[in-house]
Amino acid sequence: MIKSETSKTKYQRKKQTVEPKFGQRHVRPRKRLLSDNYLYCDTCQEYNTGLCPLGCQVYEANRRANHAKDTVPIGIKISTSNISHAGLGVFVLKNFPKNTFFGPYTGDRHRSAERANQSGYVRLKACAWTIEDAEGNIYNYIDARNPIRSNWLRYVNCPIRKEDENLIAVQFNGELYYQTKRDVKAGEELFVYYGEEYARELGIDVFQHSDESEQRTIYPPSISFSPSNL
Ligand SMILES: C[S@@+](CC[C@H](N)C(=O)[O-])C[C@H]1O[C@@H](n2cnc3c(N)ncnc32)[C@H](O)[C@@H]1O
Repeated sequence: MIKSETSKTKYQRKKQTVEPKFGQRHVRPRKRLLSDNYLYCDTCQEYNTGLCPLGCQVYEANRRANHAKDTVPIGIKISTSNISHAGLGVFVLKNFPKNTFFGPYTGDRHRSAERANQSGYVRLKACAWTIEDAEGNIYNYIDARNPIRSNWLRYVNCPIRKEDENLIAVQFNGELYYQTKRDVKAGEELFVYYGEEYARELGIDVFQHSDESEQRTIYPPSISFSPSNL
């Protein structure tokens, strides 16, 4: 899950230098902001310094618990994935509307790739996400290998079909959240795309991901899983 230099360069090129003022109305941009202090509401087409004040977005907090499996919010369970050989996955027991935010994704925070690598994350093929600064430099790796120091989001798998993708990863205020990109119906498994490199590693056909979701990921857009390049 740690981002490759190539993808970073690609997205750095796309960045925009304008930062919206609170409450300022924007057409959804194709380019990026230089800040992760804002969340975009695609209903109002507006940036806010938190959830949309008009109630278009919902937040489902992690439950406090001593093990990742027990941190699921009400209406969510961890069970064997629908994808064979993928291990555990996350299922919803009730409907969740589009624009529900889950998280933040927790784990051990490492400042360097070397340190993240030492943690054994790569060897175990578990998942970490990168957190970036405004220049697109990675300043943290969130390593969810240890289930005592991480939470249920570590069990979300990567979709094998585009239509199954129902979450996107969004960085906000230095934390990572999973946001529903559409209404999710009771019984569905949750899936977030890990990024091209990791998807290839898992042997998943890389589908055309995300014009839409990248635009809805405020900044940085290109957080991706890539355990192999640490
Ligand atoms: C973030 S963890 C997801 C939780 C994991 N399924 C578990 O039981 O702990 C990522 C790992 O799940 C598995 N996985 C996720 N998506 C997969 C997929 N589409 N196909 C096969 N394995 C997958 C891989 O082993 C991957 O390294």
